[in-house]
Amino acid sequence: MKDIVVIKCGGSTIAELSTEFFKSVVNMQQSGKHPIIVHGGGPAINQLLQKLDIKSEFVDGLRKTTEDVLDTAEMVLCGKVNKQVVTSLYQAGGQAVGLSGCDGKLLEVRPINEGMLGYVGEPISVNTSLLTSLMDLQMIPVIAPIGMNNEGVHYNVNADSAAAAIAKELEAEQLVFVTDVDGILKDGKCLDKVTAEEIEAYIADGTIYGGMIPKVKAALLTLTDSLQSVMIMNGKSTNVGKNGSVQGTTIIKTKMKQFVS
Ligand SMILES: Nc1ncnc2c1ncn2[C@@H]1O[C@H](COP(=O)(O)OP(=O)(O)O)[C@@H](O)[C@H]1O
Ligand SMILES: CC(=O)N[C@@H](CCC(=O)OP(=O)(O)O)C(=O)O
Repeated sequence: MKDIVVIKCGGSTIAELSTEFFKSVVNMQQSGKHPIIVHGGGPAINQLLQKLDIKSEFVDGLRKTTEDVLDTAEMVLCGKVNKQVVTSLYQAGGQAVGLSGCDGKLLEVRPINEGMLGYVGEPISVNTSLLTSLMDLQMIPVIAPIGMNNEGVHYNVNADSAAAAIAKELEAEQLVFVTDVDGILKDGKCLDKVTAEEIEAYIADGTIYGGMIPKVKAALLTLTDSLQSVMIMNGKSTNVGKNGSVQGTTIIKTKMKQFVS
């Protein structure tokens, strides 16, 4: 849908997001757009896992999730981080509703590879009417990336893939990944634009690794006719959603051909 802007706030930056950042989301809504926030919380999950002495490891940016890890992730994402984001939007003058992917069957998921990753799910459907109803009420949906299968089993979902699925199903106008780096870096420089082909090469040669992998993979899955580019930007920037003035990396399907008349 035109005017929907899905903003994924990474756990890497969420504790440092400024009041101005949240005000820019509220201003975006007041100017007639419909922002939706999907948040992560990897570092906060790590902290509690450490306190509880529960081990976890990552495979290509995805956390192997045992039952204990799932319980911890759900407590942190749905209990703590989600309500912090709702509160920050309230303090910035907005009205927000916090949900996880289990509420109203917002995110139906299936396991990616139960043997290798345990309770890690990938989205297969999104309850878009729940989100549009909230937006019609001028509420900003704030979504924690825990999903459920059709039998009610909960799964840990990478927040980048949750944001991408939501943007795709809603045919959003923009998808923005807010993280702790300026964009995709190569040899220390932030790339202005990258194509799908370049991304494949950068993953293969190790330029893109770790937590950037789920982000770029999610971005590529989302690129459609309605959503022609995906932005990766730094949470230190305070002007999310203002086209043209935001610094970061734009991911596009393929480089525009130059036509000569
Ligand atoms: N080419 C790259 N450019 C920038 N960051 C990269 C790149 N490859 C890997 N990364 C890593 O990806 C991280 C961002 O992903 P992640 O830590 O999962 O953040 P978030 O919590 O915001 O999703 C960066 O901090 C950086 O360490
Ligand atoms: C399956 C999986 O990896 N889930 C993530 C969910 C949180 C997340 O994605 O947080 P970031 O945005 O900070 O990366 C995790 O457990 O860390």
